[in-house]
Amino acid sequence: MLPDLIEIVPLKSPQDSTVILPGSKSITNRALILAALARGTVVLRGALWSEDTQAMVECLERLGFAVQVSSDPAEPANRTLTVQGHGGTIPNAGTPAQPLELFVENAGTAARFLPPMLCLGHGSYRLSGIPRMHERPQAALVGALRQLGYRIDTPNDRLPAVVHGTGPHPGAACSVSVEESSQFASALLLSGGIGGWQITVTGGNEDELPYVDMTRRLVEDFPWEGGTYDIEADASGASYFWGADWLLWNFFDSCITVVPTPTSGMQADQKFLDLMTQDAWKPSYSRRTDLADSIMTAIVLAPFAAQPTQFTDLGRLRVQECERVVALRTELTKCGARVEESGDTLTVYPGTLHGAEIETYNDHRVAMCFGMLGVLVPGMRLVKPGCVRKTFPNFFAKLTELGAVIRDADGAPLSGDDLLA
Ligand SMILES: O=C(O)C1=C[C@@H](OP(=O)(O)O)[C@@H](O)[C@H](O)C1
Ligand SMILES: C=C(OP(=O)(O)O)C(=O)O
Repeated sequence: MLPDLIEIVPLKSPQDSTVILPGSKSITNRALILAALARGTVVLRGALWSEDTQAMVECLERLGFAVQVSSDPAEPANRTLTVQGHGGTIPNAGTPAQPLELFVENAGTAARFLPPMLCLGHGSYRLSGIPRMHERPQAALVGALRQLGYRIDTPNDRLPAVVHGTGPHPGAACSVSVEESSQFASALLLSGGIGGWQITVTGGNEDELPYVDMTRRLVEDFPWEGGTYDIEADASGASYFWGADWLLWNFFDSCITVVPTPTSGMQADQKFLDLMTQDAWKPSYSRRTDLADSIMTAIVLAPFAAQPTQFTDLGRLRVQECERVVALRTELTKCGARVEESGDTLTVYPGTLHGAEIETYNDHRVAMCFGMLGVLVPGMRLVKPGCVRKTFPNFFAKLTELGAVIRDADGAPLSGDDLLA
């Protein structure tokens, strides 16, 4: 287990290395919902095994779906998951007086993808998560499910919420806004085929909805009658190693190879790799149209760019694992960067960084962004780095494979299980 404070000691000399990526969180949690709804047994290969996906598996098990978990020899943070689909029915349910309890931790995908699926059941289900998940938006999803004719009890349109399932409502229609999160639309689309729902997505142009396109593609390609589905490696997780390669290459001429390379085009963060090729850095990136979660990786790399960089449309980042815009500005500034916040835009200026004690705000991506900088910037210390368990439990073990050393508060180097979240 990772201790509550670690320091990353940068690489001393150039070293070529290969990093194996775990599976995509977004694809794994979509595939788990679809597998449960499928009409046969579905084997998910290369599925991510992290807090977010374990939360989803535990919810499915409580709902009565059998999920067999076996190790994946290719990657310790992956599993092969064999799910017994029930053809659109939900085996277990509670009553209005005693709903079946489901706990989603801080997994946005579980908190959003499960409610429409629970509407397909017959009975009552209470969804809750950690306190931050109870602050994160759910209103547009709750509103859409009510339009479809389902009863959802929540005093403030957030979690905890009780969903009362009454089975498919063929022909029912709803419109859902993706303003606060695109996961609302994905959630409805995953269960909408079985529910018989007509779904209209509002609040985003076609080129602004890569995660909704991902959902549509999975629904289309999924083995609904049973079979095998391979989960692609995580492009958002890859960004930290593509970024480390860019940082180190500028100084050392060393090379990090990241495998397997996500190439399906399903993950918007696949595009992050293009930024990392020589002279490709642009003066401006939008969270809506350019990058997804990897925009955070780009923000912390921006002090190393040749010119100031603007990061726009960051509004949604304020309601995710933490208030990410403020977190990134605060922690980057601590490291000596010049960062300006104006509306939902951050402007980051070129400059030299130094190490600092970084708050991670229980946000895996804050921990991974500054962990990545630690391969080059001396003195980078991270408070509570274990939050990487949300999507990348062996992230720091992989960082040591690049040649970085991770030390505890007493300066002792960590190895083996001590590097795992
Ligand atoms: O659909 C998904 O799998 C995701 C959608 C994005 O969230 P928003 O749509 O809330 O921006 C992203 O940040 C999250 O990590 C995963
Ligand atoms: C926003 C994220 O997660 P989620 O919304 O799935 O909890 C993320 O992984 O950066």
